[in-house]
Amino acid sequence: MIHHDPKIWGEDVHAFKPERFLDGIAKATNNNPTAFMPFGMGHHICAGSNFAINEAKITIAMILQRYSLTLSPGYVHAPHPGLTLRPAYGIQIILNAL
Ligand code: HEM
Repeated sequence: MIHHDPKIWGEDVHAFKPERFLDGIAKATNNNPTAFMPFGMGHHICAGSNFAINEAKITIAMILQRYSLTLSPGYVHAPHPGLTLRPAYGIQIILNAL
């Protein structure tokens, strides 16, 4: 149920809407600190969370400096819940050099 509760995220809970976080995590979760924990919580919270977030930011920035991205027409939207939510058939992206 974590990250999938419509009472927290709204009826469009399963839609990919990164703009939910535009005004920060506290606002997106109605100030509910246990509603969003992609790196776990407590004593065993992910030891690599800061590294992972920085790595993701640097990687995304480097890609966006060089390419524009469009979703391939062949993409099939099929979120698959596991430990993390994953696209069942991958995400086919077309990269156009800027
Ligand atoms: C987006 C990337 C990542 C996500 C979403 C993620 C998520 C998680 C989650 C959910 C846990 C379990 C926390 C718990 O049991 O409450 C965990 C544990 C852990 N993660 Fe990550 N992780 C990521 C990247 C990394 C990286 C890059 C490293 C190391 C460089 C790392 C090292 C660890 C370690 C060592 C633990 C075990 C912590 C413990 O049991 O004390 N993780 N991670």
